Amino acid sequence: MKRARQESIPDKIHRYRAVVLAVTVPLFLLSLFLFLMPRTPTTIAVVRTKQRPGGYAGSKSYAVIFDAGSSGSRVHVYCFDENLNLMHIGDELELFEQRKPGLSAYAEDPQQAADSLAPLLEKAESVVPKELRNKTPVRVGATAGLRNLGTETSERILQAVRELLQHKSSLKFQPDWVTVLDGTQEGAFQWVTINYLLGRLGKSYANTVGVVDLGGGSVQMAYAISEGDDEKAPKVLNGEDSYVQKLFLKGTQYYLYVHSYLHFGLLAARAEILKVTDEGNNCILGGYHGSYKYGDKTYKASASSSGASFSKCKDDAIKALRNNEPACTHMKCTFGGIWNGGGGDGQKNLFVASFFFDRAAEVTLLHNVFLTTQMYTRLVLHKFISSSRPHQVGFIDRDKPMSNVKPADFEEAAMRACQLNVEDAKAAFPLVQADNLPYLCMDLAYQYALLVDGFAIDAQQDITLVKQVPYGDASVEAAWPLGSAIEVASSSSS
Ligand SMILES: O=c1[nH]cnc2c1ncn2[C@@H]1O[C@H](COP(=O)(O)OP(=O)(O)O)[C@@H](O)[C@H]1O
Ligand SMILES: [Ca+2]
Repeated sequence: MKRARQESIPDKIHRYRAVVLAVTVPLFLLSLFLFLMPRTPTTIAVVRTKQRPGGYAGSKSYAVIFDAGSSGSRVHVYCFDENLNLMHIGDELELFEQRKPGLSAYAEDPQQAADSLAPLLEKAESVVPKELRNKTPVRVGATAGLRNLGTETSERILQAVRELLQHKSSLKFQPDWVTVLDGTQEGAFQWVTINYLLGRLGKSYANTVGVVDLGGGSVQMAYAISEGDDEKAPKVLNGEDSYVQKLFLKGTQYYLYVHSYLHFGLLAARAEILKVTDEGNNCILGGYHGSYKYGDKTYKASASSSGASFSKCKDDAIKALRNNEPACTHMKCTFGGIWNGGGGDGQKNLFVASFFFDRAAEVTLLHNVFLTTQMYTRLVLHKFISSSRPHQVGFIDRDKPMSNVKPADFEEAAMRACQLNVEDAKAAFPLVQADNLPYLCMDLAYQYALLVDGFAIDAQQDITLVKQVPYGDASVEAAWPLGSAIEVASSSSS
């Protein structure tokens, strides 16, 4: 039997070049025209809005929320339609700006603290239409940084911020809108943000997702539980945050388990780990001898002569978590004597944010962009290159705002980072900031220990690392301020 000669693709293209040209040239011209056409953002339908009969008349409301975090200050501006769907601000669905350091870095100078927010305020105001500015509320929520400073110092800073908003802003403002958020509010807002963006609000608690938010100073866990489980919640003493919040959202009553662990954010936990170890720390990368400053304290941070060791560092992290003390007086605890909420369907899918995402992204590199041959060889040697994602080193998809991972990925990354001395780590991880490098083994080992030994999440369970959540035709930051804005917008529209 005679076989027809296989024609190669270039040959085919050559033979049919007239047809190819006839099809592609008009297509190219059409796309060029569409690309150059001016965009009119307000006409882009917000995907989740159901068009009402008679069409959408459209009234917009804006909210400006400052997140005064322990490691930086950020401002978010959102615009809602009357159904509480997000509308465009330019091409995006929010304005987001940030700067470092956070307010708590100016403990001695409240005025300077307030002034650090001025450029963010100016930017935020500029995107709110002039005629809506005096109807647009501005709120400031401070988190772990100010919680740590104590009431007197943090109150002085908040007062300076109130004066800034009173005198230098045209937005709607009340003094009690500038506060230190309690950890429970922060965790609940984060849960609302993620579930709102995923379109889960209004569904049964079992169809919502749980959230973990690892900040610099504190870490929050929040997930919805059943009404029956709410009744099992341990009673808390006066002055303590209760474990379960009742939230009524989109016609549904939720019982939200929330706990915020102060001192267990990533940067605070470094201090906790350094406190439980003596000379020669097991977590500091080889060759580094320095000190670590957190709050107003300085800790010795010096590598042991044999460098870091993942297994010893993990043990130190577990010690810092104080797994067994104070004693667990409830049915089941996470760590530090805190009730674990009982688990259940609302915790099946976990969206894990902030420093979990950041560190994972920093240890992930695209080969072709960053690696010299020498670095590539070194990384192959240390088995950094995974066969499941051959185009990159590390365990997330850097070009996506969300990635499915397992806690074990943090263990694997930690094991590799811990083997390196500071110099090698600098070459291997150009995305890690110089002042974070000595702590890379510690951070990754702590993140693993927190998930697996602290929260008792199976090392092989799928979890979602999240920076932003796709919503409509854009992505929105996975951070608590949206939850706060939703509360503001829904109370002003009712
Ligand atoms: O809008 C955001 N989108 C994504 N990540 C954020 C956002 N705001 C803060 N983060 C993350 O939170 C972490 C910093 O925590 P933060 O300074 O808020 O500490 P705190 O919550 O303990 O006060 C960083 O990993 C930072 O990337
Ligand atoms: Ca935060």
